[in-house]
Amino acid sequence: MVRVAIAGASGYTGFELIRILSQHPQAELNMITSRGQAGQRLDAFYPAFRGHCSLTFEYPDPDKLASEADLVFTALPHQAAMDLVPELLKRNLKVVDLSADYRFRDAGVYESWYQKHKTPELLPGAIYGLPELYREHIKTARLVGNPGCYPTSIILATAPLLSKALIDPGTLIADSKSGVSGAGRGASLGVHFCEVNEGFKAYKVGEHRHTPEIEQELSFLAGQKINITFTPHLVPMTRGILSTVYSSLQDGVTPAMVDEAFHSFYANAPFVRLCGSKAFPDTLQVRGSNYCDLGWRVDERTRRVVVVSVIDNLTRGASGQAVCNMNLMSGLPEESGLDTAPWQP
Ligand SMILES: NC(=O)C1=CN([C@@H]2O[C@H](COP(=O)(O)OP(=O)(O)OC[C@H]3O[C@@H](n4cnc5c(N)ncnc54)[C@H](OP(=O)(O)O)[C@@H]3O)[C@@H](O)[C@H]2O)C=CC1
Ligand SMILES: CC(=O)N[C@@H](CCC(=O)OP(=O)(O)O)C(=O)O
Repeated sequence: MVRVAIAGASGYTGFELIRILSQHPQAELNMITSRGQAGQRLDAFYPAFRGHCSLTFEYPDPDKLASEADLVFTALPHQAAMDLVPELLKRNLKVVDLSADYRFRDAGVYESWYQKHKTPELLPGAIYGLPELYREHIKTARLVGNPGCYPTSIILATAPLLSKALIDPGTLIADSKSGVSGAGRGASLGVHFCEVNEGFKAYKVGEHRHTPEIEQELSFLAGQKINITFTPHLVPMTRGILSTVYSSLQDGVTPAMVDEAFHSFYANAPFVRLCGSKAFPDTLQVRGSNYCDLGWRVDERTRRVVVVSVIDNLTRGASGQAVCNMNLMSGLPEESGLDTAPWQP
């Protein structure tokens, strides 16, 4: 059994971690933290857990976390994570951090989009937690920077095309739509029911902080610096992300070559399901699961390939992927605790 704890368990990704871990056959969830809810029983705060988890929220004390767990999920906002993560590593704990604080190889890039990094010396040892790209590195990692939700959907849609050099990397455009839970549980005007219901809007156009994260990984795959046009949208649904990714094909690339690239790249990826070149996935078909479903089409008229990628932002885009990383870091099967069918409808 892997002994685990969650710091920041009262938020949405914390809830999703508890949901998955309380049914995981090889994980023992021993401690959950929240500053605001310390002393409160989980099943009083989230009645959904009645009969499933009898833990009480505690204050995020690193010594207590070290006595209760071998691995800690930090489901905290950016900046708060980099205060706690170094304390956990000093106490010999493994960490899967759900914030952006340990996703970047270059502290300068992080600092130009977020804020000053307090522990840049930890970045070279942190592994970007996308199993389809870094499975072997994750297995020996002590610190994993769990990917952002939009980057997960976009990188998985693009990786086969870039790794086989089938597209012109300068032509990438990603148009993404997210459910409102992507903004977390903290109330703000932008996610107020009346501001979101029955509407559909683009936001942070040309300036979303997931842009450099996507570019970091796509540049690594392509072996050259890539810039992408990324436009996020907010849609009035609770969970899910759908990304449509466009790029121009290199001369001579055929639809069969595109099909082959997807099938060979994901031949051993249990959480990527290929819908093929004529079927396009829906966010409902991955809801509550760790799957990323992909559909694509070559448009011969424009010589572009269009890829549609869907994930559940709270599961594959955050907590499911984090548990997958825990499995790999702990020598467990990648699918352990995650091999459940989605919830559709
Ligand atoms: N929502 C999503 O779809 C995704 C979220 N993420 C990332 O995961 C992390 C958690 O997100 P989410 O669960 O949505 O966020 P929430 O706002 O829903 O929850 C945040 C949690 O962190 C705790 N917290 C807040 N501020 C601090 C602080 N300064 N120090 C310590 N604890 C703090 C909160 O409890 P308390 O204040 O009581 O301590 C709460 O438990 C974030 O970094 C987010 O960017 C990544 C991918 C997708
Ligand atoms: C709908 C919505 O607001 N989504 C969030 C997604 C960010 C997120 O949760 O990811 P990080 O961990 O990288 O911050 C946003 O656009 O900021």
